[in-house]
Amino acid sequence: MQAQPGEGVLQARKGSTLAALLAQQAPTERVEDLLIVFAALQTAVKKIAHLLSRAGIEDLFGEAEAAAGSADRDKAKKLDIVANEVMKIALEGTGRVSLMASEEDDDPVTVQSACQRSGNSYVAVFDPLDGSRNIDASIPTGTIFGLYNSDKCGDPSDALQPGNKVIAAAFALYSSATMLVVSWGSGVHGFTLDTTLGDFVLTHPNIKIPHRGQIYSVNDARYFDWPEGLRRYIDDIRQGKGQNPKQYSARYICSLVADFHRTLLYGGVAMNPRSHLRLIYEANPLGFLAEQAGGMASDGKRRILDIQPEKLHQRLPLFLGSPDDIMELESYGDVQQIHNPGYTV
Ligand SMILES: O=P(O)(O)OC[C@H]1O[C@](O)(COP(=O)(O)O)[C@@H](O)[C@@H]1O
Repeated sequence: MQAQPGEGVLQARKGSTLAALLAQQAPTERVEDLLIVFAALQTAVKKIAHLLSRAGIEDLFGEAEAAAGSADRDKAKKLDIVANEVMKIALEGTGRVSLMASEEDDDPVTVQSACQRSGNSYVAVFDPLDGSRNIDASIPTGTIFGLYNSDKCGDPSDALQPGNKVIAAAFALYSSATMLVVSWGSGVHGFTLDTTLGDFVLTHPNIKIPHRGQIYSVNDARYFDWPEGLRRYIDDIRQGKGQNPKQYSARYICSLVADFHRTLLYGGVAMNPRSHLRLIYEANPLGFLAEQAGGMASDGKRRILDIQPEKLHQRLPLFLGSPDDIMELESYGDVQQIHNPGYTV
């Protein structure tokens, strides 16, 4: 019988370090590699958390000087650029990551040195700073990270793997506490940065999303641009006329990581129905984590992890959450917002 996510995690004791849990749970053939990659990720997250906490003091708020943006990418903030460098320096230094695909780079970056050594190499995909429009108001932001085996060491097409090939994923949440929520295929575990120790300690072992929640998370100023099915769904759950006879509450931080983290813990559904969020480095890592926690990730019609990416910065509608809520939402049929005028706020 195949192991289920979260099985074999009896040793996941609160207070453990990330390295200790990873060493117990990760597949033997890649435990050493994962230890090195996750050590680098932890260092990068600590640096980004530190930079965020000093952004107002160090003049790191606002847009980057040459913030060009493109049809595929939004205009970058100063901290988007800095966080991207922090991530790339950390991952390059592992010697294990041969390809890095980031929201902040037009193309994937090849690391030749990782291809020259013998042994496994990996593709890292990441959004270094998600929710960056919130930075200047000190509202929670996050980092999203996914890891794949590399089949074609350093070849940019290696970044176009479907989410069902993810071998590990994580997000960092920069909020009242800095958290790192991870999965290497043995369930989902949440670590909190203990600033007195400078280390991430296990505070949320084996996170399971509730089967159903009572919270929906969406930018509902867009209500009049939504399709009929999505309007009906939201109208129903607001009034307690959905499958759950309770009235739902709304929460929307407008930081995908923060909205997803709350949904993991409390249940319900976090969504962006327009084609805005990115498949490769946002939807796939979070979709992997959602499923590892017993939840679902959908574009409104299909399982996110089964979508074959066609280009690096591909966007899509995204619905993440409790299985009963996502299945109910999908049953309304017409939930993807096709009309997307490109909102400036
Ligand atoms: O404008 P919308 O449709 O509410 O989208 C907001 C979403 O965009 C994001 O800010 C992602 O965009 P960035 O990756 O460019 O920061 C999410 O964090 C948030 O959930």
